[in-house]
Amino acid sequence: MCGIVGIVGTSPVNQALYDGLTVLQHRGQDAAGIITIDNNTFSLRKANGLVKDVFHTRHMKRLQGNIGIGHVRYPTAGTSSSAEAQPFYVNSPFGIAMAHNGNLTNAEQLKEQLFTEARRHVNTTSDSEILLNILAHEFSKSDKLHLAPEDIFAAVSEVNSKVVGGYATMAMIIGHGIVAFRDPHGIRPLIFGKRETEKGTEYMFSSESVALDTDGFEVIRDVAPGEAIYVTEDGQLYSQLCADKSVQNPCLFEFVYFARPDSTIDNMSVYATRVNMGTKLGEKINREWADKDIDVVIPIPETSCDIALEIASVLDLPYRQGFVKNRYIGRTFIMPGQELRKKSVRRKLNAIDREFKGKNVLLVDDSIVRGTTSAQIVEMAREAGAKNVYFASAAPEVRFPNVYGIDMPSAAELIAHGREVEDINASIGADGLIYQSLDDLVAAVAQENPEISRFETSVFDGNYVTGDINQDYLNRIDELRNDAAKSVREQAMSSSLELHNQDSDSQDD
Ligand SMILES: O=P(O)(O)OC[C@H]1O[C@H](OP(=O)(O)OP(=O)(O)O)[C@H](O)[C@@H]1O
Ligand SMILES: NC(=O)CC[C@H](N)C(=O)O
Ligand SMILES: [Mg+2]
Repeated sequence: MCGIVGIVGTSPVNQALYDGLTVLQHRGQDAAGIITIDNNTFSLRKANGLVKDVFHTRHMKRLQGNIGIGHVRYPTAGTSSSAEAQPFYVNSPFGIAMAHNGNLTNAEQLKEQLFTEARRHVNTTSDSEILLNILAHEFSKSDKLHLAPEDIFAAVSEVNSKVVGGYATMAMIIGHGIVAFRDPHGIRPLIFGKRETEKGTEYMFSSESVALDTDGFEVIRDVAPGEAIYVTEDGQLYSQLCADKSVQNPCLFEFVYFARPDSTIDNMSVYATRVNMGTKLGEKINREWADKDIDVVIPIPETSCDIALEIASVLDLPYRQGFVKNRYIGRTFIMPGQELRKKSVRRKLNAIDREFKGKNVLLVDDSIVRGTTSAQIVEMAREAGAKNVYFASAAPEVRFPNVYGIDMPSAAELIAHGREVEDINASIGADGLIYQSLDDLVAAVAQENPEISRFETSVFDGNYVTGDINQDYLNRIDELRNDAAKSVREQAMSSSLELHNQDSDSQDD
């Protein structure tokens, strides 16, 4: 689930892009990049690592210009090689750079078409490089030296008619500006805002509103599904719906886990949806677990804290932060590879014994995906002296792969795949396990925006909103991207040279 930002400003944008990326870091910890335009020339810095490690003062000084885009990456296609860090760039037509959050489901066909129809070569295994080339090919169909807003929108419409999957993206075009667009189902989030300056209005796009807040931009609204917003280099804003059919099916998992609680997505406060999740789950616990003598509610930091606090209030029980989170360890779920994820849980969380000793504890998490966290946490609670360890998950059983930008390609790696609650409970070693129902989860989120009639819920129910996913497809991505296949590919990649700024680090350092 990557994070993207873009600014068309009236003064240098490097610092604001950097600050925006730091508050989107929770969406991608593997790589970061910023590209700006100054004097009709791109300046790019991208590398593997966290924002604070990728950009040093010398890089920031070189990222000059009043317009730029940035990206933090959590890979869902290709590899985690720094050659696949974003933004991507093509030199024709005009010079275009792109930052993309999401995942295309017809990337293979598009890559083939790019070669046969446009003689375009895609050098990496990233779907985002394909998306950029599809857009570039559409732009190149016009023989104009400068594209008008209607030409830009016509190209985005063509892209939307060819590309399938989840994408919230922005393209920055030399001599033009930034065009931001969102897939016709609005699966991935994208919002924009403005800031008034003495020299005129500045515009900013972001995956989440938190980056607009941090940079002092006032939210205008979310980009609508299938809509494109084009802001020219001199700050003129144009918008148009670029899809024949568009519906709003935002990803439910953004609210459960991905987004920050202080963001709003499609007019829904993420925090409010999490509190609602706590209310619903608390009520279910009251209904179904009257026999369990719970002493205390303990969250599994960090994402579940708001949910657990509300559960404690519904159950009228004390809420205690029994686990301390090491603030220097990132999110474990979006780390690459199961070994690293597993090791990181204990590095990240440590129990305070006195909150557990002799007590019946209710541990609350937002979700159980591979079961990496829950199995170890139950063990830690027991080691800390808990009498009985009960476990509640604010999301229902995660049973199906995700194909729209969450790296869960393999059903077999999901702890709930093909299993019922009792069985899952046994494998995490708890004395009782309760899941939120899907209806309750949907209601908890929809309560904040009743206009949304359907969410993207595939990881829970196997229904994929784009309608192009069948078992053959799922088998293929499983084969390509399961943990074992990924580690073989990563090793192969590490022995090959990259095309972009290979070794630039060692020269600069
Ligand atoms: O069942 P699993 O495969 O372990 O995945 C689910 C866990 O991973 C996430 O936490 P993470 O550490 O990524 O981030 P957080 O600090 O925001 O909770 C999520 O909040 C769950 O705790
Ligand atoms: N998480 C994402 O949005 C990933 C974007 C893109 N598919 C990549 O792998 O780089
Ligand atoms: Mg967590």
